[in-house]
Amino acid sequence: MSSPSIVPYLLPATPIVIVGHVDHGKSTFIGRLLYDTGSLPAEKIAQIKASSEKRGLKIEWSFLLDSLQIERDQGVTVDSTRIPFHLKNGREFVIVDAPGHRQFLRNMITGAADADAAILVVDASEGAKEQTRRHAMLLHLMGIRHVIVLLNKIDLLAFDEGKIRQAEKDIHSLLKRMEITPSLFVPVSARDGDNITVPSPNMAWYQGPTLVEALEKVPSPSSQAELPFRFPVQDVYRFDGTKRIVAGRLERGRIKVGDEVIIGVQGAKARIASIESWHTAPQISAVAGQSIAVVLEPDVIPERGDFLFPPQNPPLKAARIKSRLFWLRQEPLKVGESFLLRLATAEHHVTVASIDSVYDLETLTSASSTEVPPEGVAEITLAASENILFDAFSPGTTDGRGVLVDSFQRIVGGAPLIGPAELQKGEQAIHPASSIVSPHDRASRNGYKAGIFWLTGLSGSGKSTIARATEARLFQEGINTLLIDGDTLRSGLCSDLGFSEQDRAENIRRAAYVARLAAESGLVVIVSLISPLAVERAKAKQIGGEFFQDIYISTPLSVCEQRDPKGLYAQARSGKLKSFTGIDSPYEAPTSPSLTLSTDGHSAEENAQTLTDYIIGQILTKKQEGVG
Ligand SMILES: Nc1ncnc2c1ncn2[C@@H]1O[C@H](COP(=O)(O)OS(=O)(=O)O)[C@@H](OP(=O)(O)O)[C@H]1O
Ligand SMILES: Nc1ncnc2c1ncn2[C@@H]1O[C@H](COP(=O)(O)OP(=O)(O)O)[C@@H](O)[C@H]1O
Repeated sequence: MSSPSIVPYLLPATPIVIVGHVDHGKSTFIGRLLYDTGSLPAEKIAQIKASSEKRGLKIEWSFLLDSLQIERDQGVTVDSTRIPFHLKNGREFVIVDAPGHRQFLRNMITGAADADAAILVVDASEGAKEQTRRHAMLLHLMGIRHVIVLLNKIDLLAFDEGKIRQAEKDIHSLLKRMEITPSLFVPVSARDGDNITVPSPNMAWYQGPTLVEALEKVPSPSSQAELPFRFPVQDVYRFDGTKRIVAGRLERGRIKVGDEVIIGVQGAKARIASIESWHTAPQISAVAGQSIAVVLEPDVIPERGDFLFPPQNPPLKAARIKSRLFWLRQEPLKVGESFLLRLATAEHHVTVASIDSVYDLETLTSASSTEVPPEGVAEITLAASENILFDAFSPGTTDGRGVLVDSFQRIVGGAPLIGPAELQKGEQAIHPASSIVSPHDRASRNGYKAGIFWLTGLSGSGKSTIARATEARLFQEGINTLLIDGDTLRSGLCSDLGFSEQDRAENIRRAAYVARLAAESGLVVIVSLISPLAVERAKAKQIGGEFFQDIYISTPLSVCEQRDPKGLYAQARSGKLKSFTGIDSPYEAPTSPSLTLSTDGHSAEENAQTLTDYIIGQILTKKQEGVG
């Protein structure tokens, strides 16, 4: 009988990111490298030679990437952004090509690149350009530790030592500002092959490594097998009607039968009773990278998203987490927005508690800001309603590789987790728990999208009359609504407030938050508040976010005063009522509202019908656009 053996750990290929400013020779370099390392099939080489000749060119290596792209478009190759090659010594690499800024971010975020090494291609005759800086900064922010600078096109500098050394010095000082210390500089001519696999015959003065020798020095991916084990639970099955099987991929380390494990945040203890396999005999051990199924003893019940780890090496545990953010959404990110944080097999509800700093990829500086711009990079603090188990992000591993997902299941950003966030002095420990039911779920079931329709206008302009009549019509259409009226609000939630500028601002703020909560629970909210100042309405709009629309009830002051339904204008004119809007307190009409309703010359019924039609158009149009 053969004794059970320890499963060997096979080192994966080393992923290496290749970036560079447009026209600095990245594609030519990749083609040349694959050719010189013997990684191209003969027919591919013939194809490139033929298309080069056809255009009267010597040999144009950049055609290789074009042809891979075409094959990818046709579904022939799997992915032109991941190209395998190997060195003569057998060492394997995977090139992660990052054609543009957005693709670069996507590749890094979605885990296509679990790289810890990069080649930065710079045209030695041009020096660093805009994308050189941006890419270098992104490499730094991703934490990539091993950067080789490829000084390309040295033939254009006539292989001159002085000029090449100067180019190297310039790049060095640029990278130093980003705290990047390049591992090596290699001067090459990618087109002609100088210093790619063989030393250049044109520069006797150069004693440094060729590019291939530089690649040999790139550290192998850290051995995940030697780290404490991490086993995120993917699924739990019942087997034989009795045994419960916990399945998943062992992300790091080794486990063996008999090992003690801790399960999830609650910390229940168990032992590995067996390691099952579907097609082979049960194993006694498993190693990082394997998909396995284990039986626990006692039969505790973990859930998908739980995490198994050794008692002596637990992961970090925090409900507030500092994270770097690579933001992909086309709209800016603001504090208070909620997302799902996807982390291995787990999903946690998180809210952006603060935006701590935003990087400027042009000036290579960071500054505090209230929002993260589209495709920006920032440091943020995420707050969850429960503790999250995680390991701090480390490039080249799956540790801490968080991804933010919005309520429509779209990936909106990569969020490598840095560590627990300390509460700042004076900061409140708030961990908002957003609903599990998404706006999308509600819209699908209701058949319409929620919204906030904010009516602003002078006292007596007709806000309440129109709002009430509109609500009645929407109700008839089967639409659930909430009416928030100034007078009503002021008799309860806001009974502590008067009509000073400060009190009105507070009144509007409260109304906006109540409206937001109601809209988030799927209601169509009609707010009727004088809300006289543009600045306060802008704040309400920010609180209401995508739900918010402002509707101007336009009635001349003289008409309102003539109507004077509550006799308030008369009292204001006689001086009995102070700070009355339009008399001795300002009203700023909105300059570009979503809709204006003119009441002078239109009946209240007509206005209510116009508003009803508008609202229905908005909430149903949005549905047809793919919300519902
Ligand atoms: N000084 C003064 N100025 C304006 N309005 C006054 C004032 N005193 C009492 N009222 C009554 O309060 C209603 C307006 O409250 P709002 O909450 O809509 O006002 S605000 O948005 O906070 O400015 C307003 O209701 P509407 O007439 O429906 O607008 C009045 O009934
Ligand atoms: N087209 C109209 N739209 C709304 N109200 C109108 C219109 N024409 C006349 N009115 C009258 O104007 C008054 C408006 O009062 P109200 O709705 O309480 O205004 P607000 O809430 O803006 O203070 C009511 O008496 C209403 O009957």
